[in-house]
Amino acid sequence: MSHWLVCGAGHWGTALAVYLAGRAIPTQLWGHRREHLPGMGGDLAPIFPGVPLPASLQITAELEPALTDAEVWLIAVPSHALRGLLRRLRGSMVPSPIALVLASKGLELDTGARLDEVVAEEFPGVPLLVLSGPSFAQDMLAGRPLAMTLAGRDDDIREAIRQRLRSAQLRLYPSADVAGVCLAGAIKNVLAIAAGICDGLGLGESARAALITRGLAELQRIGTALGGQPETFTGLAGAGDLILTASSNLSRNRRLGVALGQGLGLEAARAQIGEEVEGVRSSRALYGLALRLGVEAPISEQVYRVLYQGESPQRASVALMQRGLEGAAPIMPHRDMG
Ligand SMILES: NC(=O)c1ccc[n+]([C@@H]2O[C@H](COP(=O)([O-])OP(=O)(O)OC[C@H]3O[C@@H](n4cnc5c(N)ncnc54)[C@H](O)[C@@H]3O)[C@@H](O)[C@H]2O)c1
Ligand SMILES: O=P(O)(O)OC[C@H](O)CO
Repeated sequence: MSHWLVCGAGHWGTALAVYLAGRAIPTQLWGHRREHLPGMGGDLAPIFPGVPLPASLQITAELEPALTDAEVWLIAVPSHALRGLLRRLRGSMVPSPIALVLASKGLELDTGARLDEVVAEEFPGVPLLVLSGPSFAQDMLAGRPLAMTLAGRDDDIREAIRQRLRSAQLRLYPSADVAGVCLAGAIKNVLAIAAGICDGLGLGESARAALITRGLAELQRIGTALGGQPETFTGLAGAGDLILTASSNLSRNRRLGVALGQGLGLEAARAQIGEEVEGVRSSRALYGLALRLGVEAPISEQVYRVLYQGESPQRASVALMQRGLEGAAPIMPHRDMG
């Protein structure tokens, strides 16, 4: 019998696999390190200790057997592991899936490529869908309501997968803007680090609201320059995910920023969180892209300087407050306003 294969047994992959299994979709979850796999002791420890392992969910560290009869691949590995995983999947010589659903967020560090571009390079012709939007693994696992975007260029395949995935818990809005949805998920992580720094410095809730609003303008500016549609950045995958990540302490990106604002160094802050913080790598790639395109990206630039150039969070905040207004474009300018 065919099944869905979830690749990446961290928090997100595990939550997605539990969700799929709960929807009566035959599901296997693959993780690359046997010793880190959830579900080996009857519950989902070490990822979600105390949460029972669903009887119908198979968890494995063996990729090749899990690929046999896998009709959909759902990818939830960290962005830095994506290309390597895709090459491994390609090398396995199994038939291509009906669809590859990308649930990771980030940019490829060395190339600055969007993750959909990485998939297209490694698997040209495989129908790609991107699942993104405000969604903590913990909320999905707890059965709380989520609304997300499912992007894909093939209407029929996107609708077929949307029907399989949607439920009373998960509302899925279709989009054709694959590039924009990928970019939004990557850029919002960098902006969430900025919001965390702002709170770590104790600058107050008014400052955080201003940062999120200007962050949204920056997200839209960079995102459209890189090929996304403006409306994507004000939707769930853009504004929705930015608001969640910049304001909730469940966000690893935001928590890293808080730790930096409170005076911790980057490596100490990363170690304190102990999970993937995608915005750290994406910040480097994003800064390079913004420079190359000549796009005004003041918040992303200050995050980059704090992470990689030893800039102090205090000085970064002063720099944002005192910069000129030349590049400060409004959000979604009305056509008549020019
Ligand atoms: N956690 C969430 O709520 C959430 C929600 C939406 C999207 N995401 C995205 O999902 C992706 C994964 O995040 P996460 O929360 O699961 O991170 P995590 O830190 O919980 O887990 C990362 C997992 O990736 C595995 N891994 C590392 N290198 C690997 C490799 N080379 N091959 C295979 N697996 C490898 C690790 O063993 C670990 O299990 C990120 O891009 C993140 O932005 C996370
Ligand atoms: O914990 P974060 O900061 O990686 O955010 C998780 C998700 O991307 C939220 O939608």
